[in-house]
Amino acid sequence: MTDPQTLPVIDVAPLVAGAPGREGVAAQIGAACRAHGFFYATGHGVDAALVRRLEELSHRFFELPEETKMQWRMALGGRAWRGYFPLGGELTSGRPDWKEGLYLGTELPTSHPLVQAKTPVHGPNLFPDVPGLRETILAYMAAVTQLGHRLMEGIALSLGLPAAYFAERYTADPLILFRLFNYPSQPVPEGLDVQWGVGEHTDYGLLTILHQDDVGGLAVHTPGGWIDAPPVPGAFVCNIGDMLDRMTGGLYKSTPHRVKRNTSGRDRLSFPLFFDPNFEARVQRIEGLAGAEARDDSAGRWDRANVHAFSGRYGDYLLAKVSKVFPQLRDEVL
Ligand SMILES: O=C(O)CCC(=O)C(=O)O
Ligand SMILES: [Fe+2]
Repeated sequence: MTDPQTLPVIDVAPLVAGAPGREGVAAQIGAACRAHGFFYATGHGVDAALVRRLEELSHRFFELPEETKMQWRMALGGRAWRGYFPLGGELTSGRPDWKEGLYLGTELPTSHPLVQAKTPVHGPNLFPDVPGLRETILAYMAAVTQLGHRLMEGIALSLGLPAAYFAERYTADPLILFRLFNYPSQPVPEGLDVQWGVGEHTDYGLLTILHQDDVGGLAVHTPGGWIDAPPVPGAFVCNIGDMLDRMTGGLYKSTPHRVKRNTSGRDRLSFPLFFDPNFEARVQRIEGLAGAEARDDSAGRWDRANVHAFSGRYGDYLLAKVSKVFPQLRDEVL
C-alpha cells in the first residue's frame, strides 16, 4: 500500500537496463502516479559527478552580478524562449516568484528547419560565458533525456500499454525544456507581492525530472493535503504533467506543487527537465483505460483549466501557458 503522506522512492535500475524486473518497477510507478503523481527515482544511472559539476557551475553563474547575467537575458533569446530571467521575473498565478533562472532546451542551430520555420521554443541556447557550463548543460540534458525515455516506457507498461506507446506517438523527438533555477535566501523588499519561491502550479507536459540540492522547500498538494518533497540524496523527483493527466483521462494526476521561499541562509538550486510531447503532436486520450473518467476538475485546479477539454497540438497548449508566466515576452516574440 502506498503511504499517502510520503512520496515513494523507486529504484528504476531494471527499467533503465531494460532488464526483466522492469515490470515490477512499472507497477510501482503506476501506483505512485495514481496516488500522487510524484515519486523519487534512484538507480537512474545519471552520473553523480555530472550533477555535482552542474551544481558548481550553476552557483558560479548565479553568483555573477546581475548586470553581467543580463547579457544573456531572455529578451535576446527571441522565440526560442531561452536565456536568463532575474529575480521576480517570472509569474505563477499572476504573482512574481522569488527565484532567478536560466531557460534552456534542446540545442538546435539556426539552420534547423524548425528554427527556420520560426517554431516557438526551438532554437539555439544562450549559454553564459562560464567555462565548462555549456558542455556540462548539454551532457546533463542528454543523460536526463535518456532517462526520460526509459521512465516513459515504465509509465506505458504501468498502463498495460506496449513499452514504446509514447515514443511511437509523441516522444520519438520529444520537446525538451530545461531550466537552472536559483532561489536566493535574500529577503523580499517591502511592498513586493511575493509569497513563494514558486507559486502553486502543475507542469504542462508529460514528465518532469527534477534535481534539487540539499536545501529543500518543494511541497506537493495531494488529495490529503500538502506534503513535503524533501531532498533525497542521489534521487530525482519525477512528476507527471497535464498531458499525461489528459491522455489517461485523469487516472494519472497532474499534481499541483509549489516551493517555499528560501530562508535557509544559502542559495537553493533546482534543475527541472521537462520531457514533453513533440510540439506538433496532437494529444489524444488513451483508449480503453479502466478507471479513467476525464472528469472536469477545473473548479478545483490552480488555473481553472479543464485539461480534458483540450484538443490540438501540444505546442499550442504550452504557448498559452507560457505567455501567462512571462507576459512581457509574449508581445515581443509570439
Ligand atoms: O524548484 C523546484 O523544486 C520545482 C520547480 C518547479 O516546480 C517547476 O519548475 O515546474
Ligand atoms: Fe513544477
